[in-house]
Amino acid sequence: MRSWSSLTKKVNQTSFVFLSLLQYNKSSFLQFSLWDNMEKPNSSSGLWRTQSDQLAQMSSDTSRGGGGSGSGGSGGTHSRKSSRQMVFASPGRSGGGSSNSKNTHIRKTRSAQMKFDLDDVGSGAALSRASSASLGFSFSFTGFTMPPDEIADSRPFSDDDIPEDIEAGTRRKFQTEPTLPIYLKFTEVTYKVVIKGMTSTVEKDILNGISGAVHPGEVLALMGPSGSGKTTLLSLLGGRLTNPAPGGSITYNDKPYSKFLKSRIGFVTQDDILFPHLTVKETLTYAALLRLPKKLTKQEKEKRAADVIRELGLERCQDTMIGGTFVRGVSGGERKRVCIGLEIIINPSLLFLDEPTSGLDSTTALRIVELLQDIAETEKTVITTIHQPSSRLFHKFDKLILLGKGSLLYFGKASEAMLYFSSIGCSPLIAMNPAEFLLDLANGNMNEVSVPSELQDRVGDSQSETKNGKPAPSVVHDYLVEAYETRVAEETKKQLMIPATLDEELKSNVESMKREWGASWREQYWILFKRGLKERKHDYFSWLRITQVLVTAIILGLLWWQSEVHRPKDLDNQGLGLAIGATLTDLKKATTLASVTVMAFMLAGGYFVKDVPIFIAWLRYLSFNYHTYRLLLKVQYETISPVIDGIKLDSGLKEATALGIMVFGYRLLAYLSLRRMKIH
Ligand SMILES: Nc1ncnc2c1ncn2[C@@H]1O[C@H](COP(=O)(O)OP(=O)(O)OP(=O)(O)O)[C@@H](O)[C@H]1O
Repeated sequence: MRSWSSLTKKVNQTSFVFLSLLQYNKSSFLQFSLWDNMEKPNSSSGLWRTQSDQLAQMSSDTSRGGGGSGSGGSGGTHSRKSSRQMVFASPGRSGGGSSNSKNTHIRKTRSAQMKFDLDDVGSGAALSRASSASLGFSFSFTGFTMPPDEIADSRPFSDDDIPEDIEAGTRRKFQTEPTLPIYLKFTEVTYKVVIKGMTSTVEKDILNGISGAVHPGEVLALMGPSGSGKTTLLSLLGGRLTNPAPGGSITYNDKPYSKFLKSRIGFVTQDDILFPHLTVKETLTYAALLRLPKKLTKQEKEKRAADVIRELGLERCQDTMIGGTFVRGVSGGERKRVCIGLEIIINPSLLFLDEPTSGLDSTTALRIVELLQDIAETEKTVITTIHQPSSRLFHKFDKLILLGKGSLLYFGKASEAMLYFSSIGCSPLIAMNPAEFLLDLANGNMNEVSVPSELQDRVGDSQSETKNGKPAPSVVHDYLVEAYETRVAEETKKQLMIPATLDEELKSNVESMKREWGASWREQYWILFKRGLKERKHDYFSWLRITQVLVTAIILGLLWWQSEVHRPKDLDNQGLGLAIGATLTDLKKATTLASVTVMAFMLAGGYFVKDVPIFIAWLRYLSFNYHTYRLLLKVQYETISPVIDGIKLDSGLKEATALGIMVFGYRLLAYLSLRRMKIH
């Protein structure tokens, strides 16, 4: 009997972990570390203008007086540009006015940026000039307002009525408070990874000397074939890829990346991470509550979420669930807009997007890019990767970087890319979408493309030639890289080396503004708890799940048979066992074995854990779970068990029943709380 008792005791301990796997899972808690990047409002102001802008201005004055945006041929883009002015203003002031000294709002017309002299295309000089002139949480947000007449004018859009919106020009205006304008410059950026094989170690070049720059108010597109390095470059510019360290230089207002910048960067990843059972409004509201500065009231934060919904034209679907694999939800375009909303809600200075249009039809994709334009117009610097844009969409970008096998094939105005490639002898032989043409080139595909004599000369043997007599892709790639290096790259680099004439305050704010935390630890826990309940209510309260829990509880209860659980010490042990089990469960659905291993590493001093905030959040969670389970077990043994003891049942069954009631009670309580809580 004794050995049976000790056996059941051991099994009990194992069952703690197993039981906890079944009943407690709050992986959302993990996100503490993701939401902790608030920063104080910036108090920057001032003058900001690059020398290269000045050079470009001179060039425009002395050449054909091509008047800013008028030089190019892409009407849509340029007319937008010419009308758009960049205003760098201090927070708390509207972007419209102008005044003197430090808080002066300096308007800089787009024409002050690079000018491109079409006559010089052939020489490459203009290209050089052109190329040369030209990415939690901090925010000086105090609320967003939209004049009533504008609200009336602007109809909400959905993926169904996009063309009408575009034709009617009823695009929303983003009326955000000014953020710190950030000029992003990168020169000679290289990135290598070491690939360790079974027998050898190989170094792989991912990026080879990429240079470029993007101003506030501009949208820079990163294009290139799959595997050309777009995401890598985007991650490097966004400060997300630091190991191994990249080569070259990446500066933000002429300052290197600092931790303070994290709060100024919005990063929309390729894979949407959204809670399927939350509505659009709930998703954005929780984000606002978690990420906006503490100084804002709950109402102000909710208003901000409502403003973002309106700005993104999501009113019609605001009460629709996001949806997922098994749940029908919002459309792809709306989903993408929600992702963008999650980032712009904090009013970032730099917005990075990884393929925001992938999987969308061309009209929806166009609407997304227009949205990016609108966002950029509020002095944000927008950088996006793009796969296969339509020609309409292509012309919406201000600047373009074309990558091929990690090398730079073009950097400059998107509208002038075709001119550049025709200047090096590569033109489409049939009417073609420029983006398609550029991607063909970057892939080394010369079908339907004129072959320059210099390239033709390199063709001779079967290695350098395709079956139809066109140059082989590798030969084309080398030619394009060389052409860019010899005709444009040097000048571009020289221009980029000229330090930008930025207001000192703008520079210093990039690396010194203190972070402001969005919500206190307790607030975060409460918000996440409510969000977790809301997201999981469908899961928690399904009859299948409740039956499953009750049956499992009865089976597990049998394992408690004759275990000495009434002693305080054993109660502590059970509480701790359940707590560790629940905490381990949250390791992103890792298997128990993997979880135990990771936990062991964590307990071994956090040495192997890179992200310390996650580690700390886990310890807090463990502590919370311990106290919760201890309380629940106490309730079970002190309140439920004595009642059941009066019933004539086998003791194992009693334990099981007690457990079942406890679990059911827990769920009922959660359900009632949900009904009572007004979660918006
Ligand atoms: N850590 C890494 N280790 C090994 N190879 C890597 C690593 N990171 C990137 N690469 C390789 O570098 C190349 C560029 O990757 P990247 O994801 O930047 O390309 P991409 O242009 O964004 O592609 P896609 O359009 O398909 O998303 C790919 O060949 C990829 O396999």
